[in-house]
Amino acid sequence: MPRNFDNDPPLPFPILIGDIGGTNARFSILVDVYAEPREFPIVQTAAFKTIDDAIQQSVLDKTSIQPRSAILAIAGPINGDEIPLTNCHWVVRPRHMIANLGLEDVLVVNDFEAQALAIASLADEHREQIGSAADTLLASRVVLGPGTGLGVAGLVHAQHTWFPVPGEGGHVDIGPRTERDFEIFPHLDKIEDRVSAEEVLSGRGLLNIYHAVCKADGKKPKLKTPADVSTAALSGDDDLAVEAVSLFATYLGRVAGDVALIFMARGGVYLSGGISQKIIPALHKPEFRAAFEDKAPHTQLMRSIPTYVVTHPLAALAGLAAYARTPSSFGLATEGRRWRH
Ligand SMILES: Nc1ncnc2c1ncn2[C@@H]1O[C@H](COP(=O)(O)OP(=O)(O)OP(=O)(O)O)[C@@H](O)[C@H]1O
Repeated sequence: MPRNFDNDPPLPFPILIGDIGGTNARFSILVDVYAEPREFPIVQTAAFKTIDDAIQQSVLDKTSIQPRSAILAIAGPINGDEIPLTNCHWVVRPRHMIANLGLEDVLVVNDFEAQALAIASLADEHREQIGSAADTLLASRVVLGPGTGLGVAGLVHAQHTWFPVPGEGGHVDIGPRTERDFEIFPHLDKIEDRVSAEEVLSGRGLLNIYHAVCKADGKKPKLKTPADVSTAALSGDDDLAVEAVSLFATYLGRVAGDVALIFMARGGVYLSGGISQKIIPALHKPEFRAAFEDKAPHTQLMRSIPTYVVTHPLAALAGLAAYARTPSSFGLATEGRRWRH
């Protein structure tokens, strides 16, 4: 039987749900356990001085529903009563929110924990399969999201319960493997002399690979942004961009395979973040799955693990809503991250 591991009472409805990124913040309200979440237009974090202003003006002023509690996913570590966000000037102050926004109960979680909650129950229409491995097992899963950075989380399935495991998996090392890698890697930008996964598997990472390919071939880089590189690659207009995206897919497969091995993620690997959805045709080419499966002595195991791109436009919100509805299905740790009136 599912059980509530820390004996916390569920958050009281209506529940305000928020996914706060570096650039955008997305909010919805879950009125009760059965209703579909009521969504609000996405807001730019730069347009509001504080998160409380954003919630007041873009949510509370637009509805007669007064949320009693809130669950917020943020990019950054959650320590203490003042939580600064990574890549954004907002500071989350749950005690202020309780005092100023009429809330009784505020829970703050990590953004990739929310992605992990989401992949527990994504419908087929909200995921695109890469490769053909069958989705037959209710077993642990992992999510990797290349975007501004590289977020990674596990979703361990045990005791009929999903346990999200956020971590800093985006900062693992990645090394050269093929002959071409050995030509490219010396030209990659490094962080303190090492190539971390995020240095290649993020927006700036894609640009990093593109520049390294140009340098390795003695060519002058013409493309300026990660979107320029993926667009030129998908249209086939620029050979250097085509190779950069092909290497991106290879490195993503390599790291995704490593994370799958660590978590024994027989239940599947999910790709989220701003970039995966934009390069789906490149992920369907052989490189991604080939690198993913290339894990001797576990090639057979890797062939059996399904891989997906998350296509849900608001996956983190959906994950938080799933938790808010049935917290007992999830072993979400709330110690030090929940504030009550
Ligand atoms: N078409 C594209 N191809 C490749 N990279 C892209 C494309 N569009 C955006 N990017 C890159 O994706 C990154 C942004 O990713 P993402 O949207 O996941 O960011 P985020 O910080 O999580 O966003 P948010 O603040 O909205 O939560 C940036 O580095 C951007 O340059």
